[in-house]
Amino acid sequence: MTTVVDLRDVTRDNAALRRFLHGLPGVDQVGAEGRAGALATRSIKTTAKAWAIDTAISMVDLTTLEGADTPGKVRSLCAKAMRPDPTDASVPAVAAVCVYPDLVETAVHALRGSRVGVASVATAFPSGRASLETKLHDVRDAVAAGASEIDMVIDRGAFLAGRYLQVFEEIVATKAACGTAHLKVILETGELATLDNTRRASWLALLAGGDFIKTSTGKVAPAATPPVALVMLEAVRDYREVSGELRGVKLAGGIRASKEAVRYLVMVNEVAGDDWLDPRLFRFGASSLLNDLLLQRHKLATGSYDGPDYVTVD
Ligand SMILES: O=C[C@H](O)COP(=O)(O)O
Repeated sequence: MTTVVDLRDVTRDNAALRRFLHGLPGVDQVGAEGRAGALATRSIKTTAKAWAIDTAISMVDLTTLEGADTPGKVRSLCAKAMRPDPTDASVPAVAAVCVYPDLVETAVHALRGSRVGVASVATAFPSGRASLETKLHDVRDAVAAGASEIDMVIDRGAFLAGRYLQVFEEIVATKAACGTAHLKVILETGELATLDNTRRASWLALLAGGDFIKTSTGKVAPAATPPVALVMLEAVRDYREVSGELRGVKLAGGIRASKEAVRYLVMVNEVAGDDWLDPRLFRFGASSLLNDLLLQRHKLATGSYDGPDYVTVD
């Protein structure tokens, strides 16, 4: 996509925004699935695999988003985030821990002195069904407790009804409420029905100032899928082309195996480019992926799997 557009102009009202979003090139569903499938068959050398596993570890937002979460569970998650393998100091720390707003303070305290960020879901996660005031209050609470990253959800009802300006303005307001915290905008692609909508929602979130676009809450299936990842990576690549700005992508929900993570890194490199092979621009939101990355890392180093208690079970 090479068209140069005045990005301020396209957000002046709902009609202009609609014209812009519906004027984006349509996604060829079969083509996207084919390209994603072809990228998944790439093989990589053992040395590249070792690098990819460590890079993937450094990109994990280690997540717990359960009603039953406790401060104790979050503290042990934070210990694991800083030192994923207590027996091996060469394993990198993860990028961030991701929790509900009421557990941000616990995480901030547990991670003090480390470089691991604290991400908080907010804006009436996961449904986003609340007034804007309630959503912004949620964000301000999390930021006041010390969150360095906010993972908001878009109003999918408004988006699907074509009220794009409303979604845009909510993201703008949320970004303002974040202050210096980074904003990840969850599109919940499993509810957007088509890849065309994923492309439109990606652009909408980027135009509104989201630092990252994120696939899913992890509460809706399907969550992150290769075709969705492809479309979102194309969006940040193309957005850079027209704006000169680098924005990130976070794939979240259902990513559990190292093999999947490594395939996604190949896709990141091929589609967006190697600037995105960096935790500042690419993340995996996952509750159990880290365990498999540790298992595969150990296998690669020793040639064998350890016993079942090699990785901790959360
Ligand atoms: O944002 C992260 C997701 O909620 C985690 O989903 P997961 O439990 O399927 O890994």
